[in-house]
Amino acid sequence: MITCEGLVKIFKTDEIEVVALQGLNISVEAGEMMAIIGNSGSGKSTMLNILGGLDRPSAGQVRVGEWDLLKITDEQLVEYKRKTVGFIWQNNARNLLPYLTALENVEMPMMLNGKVDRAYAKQLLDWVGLKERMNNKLYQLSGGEQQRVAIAISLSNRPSLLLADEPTGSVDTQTSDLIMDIFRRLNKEIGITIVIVTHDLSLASKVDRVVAIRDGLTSTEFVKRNENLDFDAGAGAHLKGIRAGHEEYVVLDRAGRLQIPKEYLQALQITNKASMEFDGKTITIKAPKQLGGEANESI
Ligand SMILES: Nc1ncnc2c1ncn2[C@@H]1O[C@H](COP(=O)(O)OP(=O)(O)OP(=O)(O)O)[C@@H](O)[C@H]1O
Repeated sequence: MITCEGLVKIFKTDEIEVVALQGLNISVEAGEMMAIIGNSGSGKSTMLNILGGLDRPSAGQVRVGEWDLLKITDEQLVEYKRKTVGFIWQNNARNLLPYLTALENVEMPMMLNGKVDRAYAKQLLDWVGLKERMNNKLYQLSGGEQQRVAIAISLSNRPSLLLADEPTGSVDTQTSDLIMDIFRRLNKEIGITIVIVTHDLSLASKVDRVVAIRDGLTSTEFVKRNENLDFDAGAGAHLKGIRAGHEEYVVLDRAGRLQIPKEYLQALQITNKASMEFDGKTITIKAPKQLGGEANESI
């Protein structure tokens, strides 16, 4: 469904150039529900905005289904956004219309596209658990309920890909769980591909695969080991939480390049060079041999 190869995004302002994505590689299968994690500034939102057609890539390859997002024309981009992707942000509620009902809010994008399907709008509100509240005005709903209306809206044009940027960022844990359960249900029932960007590691247990981004590059991938395993990484928990339930892999690009975590490099005082050995089974990366002495620590 999604293939990014060597994806680069450079933001240029008068004084500075920021390389937000430095050649990112990522692929997502159709029907997958996965998360992208990374620290603030690692390039998560930039990537999602490119996939959502809200921003243009600078270089590299990025394909979503039949679309090549590097070559797509402005007109095609409008069609892509309308037909292929649904987008959810952290604070969607502010884009909703408070004096319309939940149902009218879901029907609004359908109306803009020239075809209102009331039965489907109702079905969507049922899927997000708001069947009983569909005739309430938006302002009569709680923040979490409004976020669920936003999920229904994002699906109103039957997209095949749902992109969610910190969808649980401003709700409590219970609502966060509910939203993740809704995503899972939608993923199973309508087969929609879901990509969630988050820095909340506790969401990792709810998805099939987690890809970690570091400094605009894909660094590590975690694939769920056991479908039924659930854990709560909790506030402040580190990758240890994900490791408990997922198999961890380092990601290589086509040319065989990999990103070594900064902390490993620092621990061995490796800066711009390392020595690498292969004994037929294991690849060992070591600090470069010092003149007159031998480094004996390895990664
Ligand atoms: N429009 C822009 N102009 C200039 N620089 C930008 C722009 N958008 C993002 N950046 C820069 O690109 C880098 C990646 O930003 P991005 O928002 O993708 O990170 P993120 O991982 O989503 O972070 P957060 O979790 O804080 O949202 C950052 O250094 C950011 O300052």
